[in-house]
Amino acid sequence: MSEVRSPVESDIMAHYSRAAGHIGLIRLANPPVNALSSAVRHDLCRALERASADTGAKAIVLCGENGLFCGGADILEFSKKTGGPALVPLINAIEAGEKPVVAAIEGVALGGGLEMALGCHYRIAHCQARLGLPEVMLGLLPGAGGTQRLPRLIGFPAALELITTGRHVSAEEALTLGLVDQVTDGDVQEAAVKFAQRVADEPLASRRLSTWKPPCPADLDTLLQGALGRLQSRARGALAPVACVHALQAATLPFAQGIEKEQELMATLFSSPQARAMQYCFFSQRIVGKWSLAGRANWKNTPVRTVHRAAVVGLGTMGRGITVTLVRAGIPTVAMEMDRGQLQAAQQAVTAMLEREATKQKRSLDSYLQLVQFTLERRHLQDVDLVIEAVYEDLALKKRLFSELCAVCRPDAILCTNTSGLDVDVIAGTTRRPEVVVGMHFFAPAHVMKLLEVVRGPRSSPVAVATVVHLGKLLGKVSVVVGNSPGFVGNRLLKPYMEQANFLLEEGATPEQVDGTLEEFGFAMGIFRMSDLSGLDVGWRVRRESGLTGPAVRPEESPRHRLGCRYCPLADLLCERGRLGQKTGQGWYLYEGPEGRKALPDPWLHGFLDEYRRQHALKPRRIDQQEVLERCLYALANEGFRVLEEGVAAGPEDIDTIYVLGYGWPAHMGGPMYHVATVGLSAVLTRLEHFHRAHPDVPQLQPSALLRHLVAQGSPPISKWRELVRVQRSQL
Ligand SMILES: CC/C=C\C/C=C/C(=O)SCCNC(=O)CCNC(=O)[C@H](O)C(C)(C)COP(=O)(O)OP(=O)(O)OC[C@H]1O[C@@H](n2cnc3c(N)ncnc32)[C@H](O)[C@@H]1OP(=O)(O)O
Repeated sequence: MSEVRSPVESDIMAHYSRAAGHIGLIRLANPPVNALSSAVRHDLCRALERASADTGAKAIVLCGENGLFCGGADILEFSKKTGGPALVPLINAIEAGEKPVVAAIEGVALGGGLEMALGCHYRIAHCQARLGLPEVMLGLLPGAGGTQRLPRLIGFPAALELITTGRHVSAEEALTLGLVDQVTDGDVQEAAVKFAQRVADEPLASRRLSTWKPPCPADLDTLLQGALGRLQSRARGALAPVACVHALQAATLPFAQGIEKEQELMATLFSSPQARAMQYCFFSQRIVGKWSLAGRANWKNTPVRTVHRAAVVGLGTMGRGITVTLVRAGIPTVAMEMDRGQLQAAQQAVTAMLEREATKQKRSLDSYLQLVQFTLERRHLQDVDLVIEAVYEDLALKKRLFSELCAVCRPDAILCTNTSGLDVDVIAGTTRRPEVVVGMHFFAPAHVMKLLEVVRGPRSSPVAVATVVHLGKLLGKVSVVVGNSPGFVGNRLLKPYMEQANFLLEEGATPEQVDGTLEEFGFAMGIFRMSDLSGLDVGWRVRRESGLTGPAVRPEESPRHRLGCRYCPLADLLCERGRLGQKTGQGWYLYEGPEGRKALPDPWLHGFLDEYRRQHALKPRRIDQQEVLERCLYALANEGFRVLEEGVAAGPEDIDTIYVLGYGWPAHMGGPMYHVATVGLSAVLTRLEHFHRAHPDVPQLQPSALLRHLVAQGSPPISKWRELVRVQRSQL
């Protein structure tokens, strides 16, 4: 493309130049994602003025530098007072201009970026581009006209789905939806310039979305009410999705009135604590990617090995999900089992999962199946770059397997274990190459959940860690590097949380009451419903192995105490009765038969709790919601401080990311560490002291040294904790 570029200063963030054929070209230049900062908006206004005044330009192409159109408003500026022209009038001005503007979209057009493209008269996308309005993920709504222009362009049902989920769509889907006018696999700017030349003399009036009559389907109210109901039960207490629906409802009004409503709703969200929490989550998920280890190695200076071929060993539920995740990312995968029957069952299940994936991605099933080799034979592991072990959670079995893997795999192959809490270093110790062993803790269902705990054993090499983190990114996961502590970070913090919930039952609460309170707080699922879903036998096995229950318990030990600390045997008693949760149709709740999903209050369980309390002379008392929340959540966060103190996690952002992405902590509440920071560390310390006085035999309620230290330091903001804990010992 020949281009006459006017001289520009290097710090200008929206350049104006002229492309061939009387086309003006505006390029956004604000790396890394061309976010619409106040400086960009300022320069964009100037560039638009130049373009409309340029008599040699009949039409304008708007594009971004560095292969990316625009990642939206500058999120970093949300917490600052900034000037510059506002986005809504700027987009209105683009739309109202006399010359056609064509958005040339490559990379991404997200949030304000897509809203700006909706203000343009035409949109052309590169076939690899992704488009979306993800503001809801930041506790906001598309407040630059997006809630008003999008339904006018693609209709209410599609706009509702895109805006309330924040989902990105591919260029192909965008074309089908009518969101873009053309998709190209060539140079998008060249295609846009040619397109602009073609439409330069076309009338513009019909291309201004704000002038389109709002589409008003007959069943709109039902559609919106249905969405509200679903959103309120899915993201309890979250304001943004509800505000998105209300803003969309206003798209039935004349455009100016709709925009007014959108701005009003946006203003409320913009200053809300929920938006701050969700933006904290956004940045936390980026901070955790910048890992560093106890030596000098870090995310920037450590080389990564390419994983050309991977293997999954053990094809139970987790192994199958991991296989699908690898194949979906285009990585040839050996899927290995030890037992022929298991292998056949796994092959069927994985094929069915890939079939669903192929339908969703509009790809052929074969394109996936040709990437996976199902086998019983160890020799097929000889040429893989990385193995993920996903066998039963049994240390002896894993140890045996790793010593075999070490013998059969290439010396440089990275050996990962998907253990959810066993000692990675003990497993590594069975190999001759402990440096290549890393924990790769996926969360169920592995092909859905975005979290990956990358466990660095004391002997894992930086290259092995870097390779696993990088692989996690390729798999679409957010990797959090954690130290090798029992239960790592996620499951370690779960223990005091569960214990408090169990103690509350002893003291008079019911599972429904505890879960109801947690769900009202925003958890997708209360702790008892979650335990029923995962299976009560998982924790039972761990407790038996660690001698907390079962034959190893000394006869003189009281049923409600272990090693001088309070212990609640309720979950063990349910397991002994075969009540293992959803899979057996009974657990903390009653289900409509085995595998039934709806948790119903169980009169038997209530009677069982009464009887248990009588037996142990426990006088039930009325427990209010605040106590449920404080005991469960502060005990969890208190363990979080211990994890930081011990250097098992690098910062509060790591813990919060793990809880939001892996344990259903509501993103609009930021995460456990963010929550206690918001409540106030001093208040949390006082409550923990109070609870510990009332329950001196519960060490988890004893405030951690780090919490005390932070309070003594005047409770610094959460953004400073990382620096403060870095000076302590790191296990990373
Ligand atoms: C006043 C409001 C008026 C109107 C409403 C409009 C609201 C909005 O537009 S809100 C913003 C909506 N946009 C988004 O939510 C997009 C967020 N970004 C992403 O999803 C991704 O970053 C990406 C897909 C754009 C790129 O992904 P990837 O290549 O994996 O890179 P990273 O995610 O690691 O990001 C790199 C780097 O860029 C920073 N960054 C990304 N987006 C923004 C942004 N919109 N504003 C400011 N900074 C952004 C990100 O934090 C990374 O920074 P570091 O390298 O320092 O970590």
